[in-house]
Parts: sequence; structure tokens; C-alpha cells
Amino acid sequence: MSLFRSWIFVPGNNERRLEKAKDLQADVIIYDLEDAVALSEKDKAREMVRQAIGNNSEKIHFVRINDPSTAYFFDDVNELAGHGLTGIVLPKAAKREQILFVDHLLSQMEEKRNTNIGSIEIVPLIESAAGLYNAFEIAGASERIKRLAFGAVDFTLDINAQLTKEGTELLFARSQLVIASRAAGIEPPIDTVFVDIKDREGLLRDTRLAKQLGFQGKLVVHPDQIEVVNQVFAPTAEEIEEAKVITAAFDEALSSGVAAIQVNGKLVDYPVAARAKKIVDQAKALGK
Ligand SMILES: CC(C)(COP(=O)(O)OP(=O)(O)OC[C@H]1O[C@@H](n2cnc3c(N)ncnc32)[C@H](O)[C@@H]1OP(=O)(O)O)[C@@H](O)C(=O)NCCC(=O)NCCSC(=O)C[C@@](O)(CC(=O)O)C(=O)O
Ligand SMILES: [Mg+2]
Repeated sequence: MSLFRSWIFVPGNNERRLEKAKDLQADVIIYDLEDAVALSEKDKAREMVRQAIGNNSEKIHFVRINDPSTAYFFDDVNELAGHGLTGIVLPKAAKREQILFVDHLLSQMEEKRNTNIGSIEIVPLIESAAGLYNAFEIAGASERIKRLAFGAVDFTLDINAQLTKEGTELLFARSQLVIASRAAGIEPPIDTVFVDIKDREGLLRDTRLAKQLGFQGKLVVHPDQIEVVNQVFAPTAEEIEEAKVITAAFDEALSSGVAAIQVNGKLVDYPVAARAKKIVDQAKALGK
């Protein structure tokens, strides 16, 4: 079971940061060809990212390509698809038709390069009012989509909201993304970046909120943010211990035909036991 807690953006044209990415403890690396790269550097970045993926085959890699309305999109897909990347992050995802188009192009690239058709994932980045409104349709548009991600910087720009540390302005969008994802039958989404790199407490609060709302992980922009995100999205030792007690007690109860019991003063029934099992599975994936 792979973990998808922390997703770090690494600017695709920065040699030093591409090199550093190899040793980071992030679960996923996103090599960025979009907004972290100046227009004059797009071609160079594409080549650098290709090399970085080749030199770093252990990790789960995504590339954030430029969106289909740009002049860079086709070259990004053509030069990177089928070269060892796990998938693409599709920025400015706003409607189902975009996904169908990208899906079709990826299938052609996979066929040309003798890779399994459908193996390259797509993570649509929802960062506009239209994207949020169509999130359910986007999530269900292709088998390649396992999860959505949220981009609050562009989103607040689009809806004329102020991006604050409290994130009140994001509450509806965040919840809507969680619900659209689960209604479409895909995994919980990945939350937006927290831009104040020096504010550890702020990041901790923001990440806890994302977890509470149902997100599975969070995008980050700086190595210092990885540890907080990994910690918040991993169960604590107490949670693991409690989950083990609950699953053992519930399995025993079920064998006697009982499906509602009390453990440490709390009701345990099927959904409570299912949540506990998820924690036990996550702990196993973390080697705990
Ligand atoms: C912010 C800053 C410039 C600060 O750099 P500074 O150099 O001042 O930082 P320092 O503290 O000095 O770095 C200490 C050491 O870490 C190394 N180091 C730093 N960052 C590293 C890194 N990312 N990867 C590997 N290594 C790294 C560095 O090389 C140094 O190592 P060394 O050289 O040994 O000293 C840098 O982090 C950075 O570029 N971040 C990524 C920016 C980016 O990708 N933006 C696009 C994604 S967001 C977006 O698009 C919004 C969105 O689309 C998406 C959404 O929300 O979904 C929306 O709409 O909302
Ligand atoms: Mg953006």
C-alpha cells in the first residue's frame, strides 16, 4: 500500500532543487513545468525533468504539465509520457471534455511507446469556480483518475476571494471536493498548498483541518513542510493501539453473532470497526 500524504512541487528548471528532491521524505514528487517555470525556460525544464525522473526511479513521480490551452501542453505530454512517470497533474482542470482529450492523447503516447494503455494517471487540479462546479464529472471522466487535488491560490483569484490562513473562504470548496470525489468512487482528494513557508503552526492547523474534512494528503512547496504533513496524515501511536483493540474486540463479537459492543466506553459497530481497520492498514503501510 503506497502512501499519498505529502506531495512536493519541485520547479522543473532548478537543478539544485531537482537534485535535492531525491532525498526528500515526501511521498510524492511533482516536477513542475507550469507556474513555477518562467515561459522562457519551459523547453529547458522539460528536458531537465526527463533526466531527473530517469535518475530517481524509486519515487512516485508526477509532472505538472501546462494546461491544454497553452502552447506547451503538447510537447509536455509528448516528451514526458511513458518515460517512467507515475502520472500527470493537470492544472486548471475545468471540464470533463478536457480530461477526455488528455486521456486520448495519453493513450496514443502509451501505444506508441509500448506501455500499458491507461497506466499513466491523471490528477486534475481543481483551481477555478468552473472546475469545482464540474468536479464530480471530472472525477468520473477517466479510469486514469484516482484522486483530485485542490489549488487554492488560483481558485481564490478566480472567485474574487481573499486567501487567508484560517481558510474560511475555502471551506465550501474543500468539502465539495471531498464529496465529489467519493460520489464518483475515487479516493479522497489532496489539499492545496500552504504558502506561508515559515509558519509551522499555521501549516499544522491547516493540515489538521484538511484531514478533518476528509482529504488524504496535502501539496507542499518547501522541504520544511513535509514532516508536518506526513505526521498529521499518519495515525498516532495511541490511535493505532486503540484501532487494534477495537478490531480484535469486534472480530470476537462478530464470531458470537454480536455487531454492537462497547470498547473503552464507546460504541463499536460496523462503521467504527471499518474505520479502525483503515487505521491498522495505514499503520502497516508505515511499518508501525
Ligand atoms: C518557495 C521557494 C522559492 C523558496 O526557496 P528558497 O531557496 O528561498 O528556500 P530556502 O528555505 O532557502 O531553501 C532551503 C533548501 O531547500 C531547497 N528547496 C527549497 N524548496 C524546494 C523544493 N520545492 N524542492 C526541493 N528543494 C527545495 C533549497 O534548494 C535549499 O537547499 P540548499 O540549496 O541546499 O540550501 C522554494 O521553496 C520553491 O521553489 N518552492 C516550489 C515553488 C513551486 O513549485 N510553486 C508552484 C506550486 S504552488 C502553485 O502552483 C499554486 C497552485 O497552482 C497549486 C496548489 O495549491 O495546488 C494554486 O493555484 O493554488
Ligand atoms: Mg495554480
